[in-house]
Amino acid sequence: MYVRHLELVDFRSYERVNVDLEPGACVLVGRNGQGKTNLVEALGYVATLSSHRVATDAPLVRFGAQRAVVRTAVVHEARELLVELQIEPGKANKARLGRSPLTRVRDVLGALRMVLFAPEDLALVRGDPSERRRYLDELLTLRQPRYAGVRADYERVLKQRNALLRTAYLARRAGGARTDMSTLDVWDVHLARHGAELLAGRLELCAALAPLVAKAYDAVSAGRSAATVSYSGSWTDGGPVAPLSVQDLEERLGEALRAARPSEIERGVTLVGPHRDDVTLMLGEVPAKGYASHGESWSYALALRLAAYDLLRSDGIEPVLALDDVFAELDAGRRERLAELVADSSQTLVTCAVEADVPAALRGARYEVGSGEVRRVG
Ligand SMILES: Nc1ncnc2c1ncn2[C@@H]1O[C@H](COP(=O)(O)OP(=O)(O)OP(=O)(O)O)[C@@H](O)[C@H]1O
Repeated sequence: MYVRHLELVDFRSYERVNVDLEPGACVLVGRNGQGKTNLVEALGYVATLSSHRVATDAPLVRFGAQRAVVRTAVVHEARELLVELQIEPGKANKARLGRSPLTRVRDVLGALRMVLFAPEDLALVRGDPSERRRYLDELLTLRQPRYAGVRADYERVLKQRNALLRTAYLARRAGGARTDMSTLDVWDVHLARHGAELLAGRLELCAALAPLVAKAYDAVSAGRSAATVSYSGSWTDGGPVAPLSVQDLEERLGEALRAARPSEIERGVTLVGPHRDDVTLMLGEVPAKGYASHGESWSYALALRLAAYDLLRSDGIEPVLALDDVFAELDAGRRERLAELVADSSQTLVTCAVEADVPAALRGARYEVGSGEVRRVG
């Protein structure tokens, strides 16, 4: 798969820009703040329906404009698919695939499979559990778009369950009448059902990723400590969760909710479930978070992205790879090893301020980014 064309209208710093891209390596060079990341961010948004830099859509729309449009032509097995997204903060986004407008924007997921590695990925190792959950869920949805629906169902039930717990908590604090909690049982059933489905997907994914992360870490760090990845449940006190059937997971989650109920009523929030889980990243005998050096954390974050890339590849559809501003952060050895690992990719988009930082194996088509324009220069 590769992106043949990208058009942005009022996206970030761009009023309008059109870029023809090539299969293989494409290097986007430009001084700081010229809009290189904005280009790969737009493609990442098409792939995941979220930005790797911001949690809300407002910053994606050019100052003073009302909506942004991202149009892209994606080639897969000699067929070209046009994907269009309209981002309008405060309103529902709109999407088109080919000529057809989509009723549900999330049906665009899967049209572009892309793995983006960026400086923000250090948070995968050093940041909150939410960063690692997001990593898993985005990959899960890229591989199996139906999980976007599973997540949406889970989040809807969680929101409603939390609202009930919160109302009871506030009423109790205000010394008011006791809130009727009988509907909590119903929410528990739904939460356990959707939660178990999401969990099963995440556990399967984690098991598939673990050897690939170990292999990628070994390759980029040249055989220092081993990287081990495991899924930690919010109801197992952070302990690993064994892969179980959806039915068994539903039972476990139901039991955990029953056990946590007194504390949940006390605190007014749902304390167990996939929304509180984590992925434990170990380096040798110690957790990477809090112990790994800056360089090791970088290698770990890179290994997580490379493992995602490998896994998508093994599904039979070559994803697009984007390396945003990462070579400046890596030492010479890691640069070369990374280039070797991805040299045969169907398309790698590399952004950089200094072209000399990019290993020769990844210097393909060359583009200059500056003054709101992107020009092919080699
Ligand atoms: N919503 C927006 N409207 C207008 N301009 C924006 C908006 N969001 C970001 N920008 C501008 O986009 C530019 C940043 O673009 P980008 O992050 O792509 O730079 P870059 O070329 O990757 O830089 P660096 O090499 O420093 O990472 C900044 O000048 C910023 O002010």
